[in-house]
Amino acid sequence: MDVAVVKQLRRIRTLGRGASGAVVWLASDEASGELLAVKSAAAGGAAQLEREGSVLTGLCSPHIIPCLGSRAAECGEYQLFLEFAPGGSLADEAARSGGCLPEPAIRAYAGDVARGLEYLHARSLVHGEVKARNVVIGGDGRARLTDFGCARAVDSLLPMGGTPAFMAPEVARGEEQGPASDVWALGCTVVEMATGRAPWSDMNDLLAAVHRIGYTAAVPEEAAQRQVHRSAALGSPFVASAAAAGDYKAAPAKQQYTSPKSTLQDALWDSDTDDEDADETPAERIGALACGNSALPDWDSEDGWIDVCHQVHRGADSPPADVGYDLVWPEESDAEREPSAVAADDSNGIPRNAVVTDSSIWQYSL
Ligand SMILES: Nc1ncnc2c1ncn2[C@@H]1O[C@H](COP(=O)(O)OP(=O)(O)OP(=O)(O)O)[C@@H](O)[C@H]1O
Repeated sequence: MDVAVVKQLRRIRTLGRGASGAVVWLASDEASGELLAVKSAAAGGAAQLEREGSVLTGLCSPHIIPCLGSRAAECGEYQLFLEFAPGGSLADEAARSGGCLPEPAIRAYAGDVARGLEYLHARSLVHGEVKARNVVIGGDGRARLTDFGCARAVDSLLPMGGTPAFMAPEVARGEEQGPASDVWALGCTVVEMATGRAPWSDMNDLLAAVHRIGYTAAVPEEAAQRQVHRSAALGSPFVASAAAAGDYKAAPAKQQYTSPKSTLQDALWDSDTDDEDADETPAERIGALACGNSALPDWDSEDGWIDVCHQVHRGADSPPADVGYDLVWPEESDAEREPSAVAADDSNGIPRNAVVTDSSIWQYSL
């Protein structure tokens, strides 16, 4: 019987890390050299990541990061396998450009995000956390939406969430989170690209900022100047010109690791976890809106440099099954992670035609 190892992935290093505990790794396929991003959550965040994967799996747009598969590991950990975006996030790109991006680049990236949102909204989905850190630049130089941890159906009864500084007024007030809220956040992202800072970063009290968003007519100054109109992103003068002009084409990013950097201000979020002593204050309710995964990653961590063994053994017979996209994660040298196979159509774990050994996965040809 033919036996074939489908893919052996080698973990290279950390690309990003969220407050929820999710970590995004760069990994390479040993055989082809193909690079992948692996978003991984421990047991506590596994359900949220699985939900994120189920949203992403149904999407297909050049402006949304493709999900290539997923797997649930024995220890309760969950992993999403994503197309690697070698340009990193828009926040990384702004940092590389000295803190902010030139206007042609902002127009082009905003146009890409607007098209991604248009695609989502046409499917009655809301991203829920548009910001520079959640938009990555693909190998073709175009921007793609990522991080669907706060994504929701338009009519969802799930709690609203997102990153406070990017919240639209109706989200800050806890009223609704719809397509217009994403467009507001796109405007905030334009501010971020233009200034290198999140909107409202002049305010050092998070809850005061969210109260200002929700209960005053204030708008981020740059967004107003750039006329990013929340009710019609692609129709707005600023973004429409990006869509039509073609005045900027980002250089295709090389298929290589790009060191992530932060230009955002951690201090803005310091009060996010502060306890409020009053039971039913607006501030408390506003504070509860923040998604658990909305804080900034720890870019300074030394984690992620892990050598991976790729010892393999031949397996025994196993019944065949229909399996789509399969990946194999070999056992790591630190023995922290169990090896297993990944199938896009079997998010619960090992494909039925796979054989697990102590150190690898073998899979029968179908
Ligand atoms: N496909 C990818 N290719 C390259 N880098 C990526 C990819 N996906 C994510 N990253 C990097 O990892 C970072 C974190 O990813 P993501 O936002 O999905 O994680 P998260 O845990 O939900 O973080 P948070 O919610 O705090 O933004 C991104 O800002 C980006 O720098």
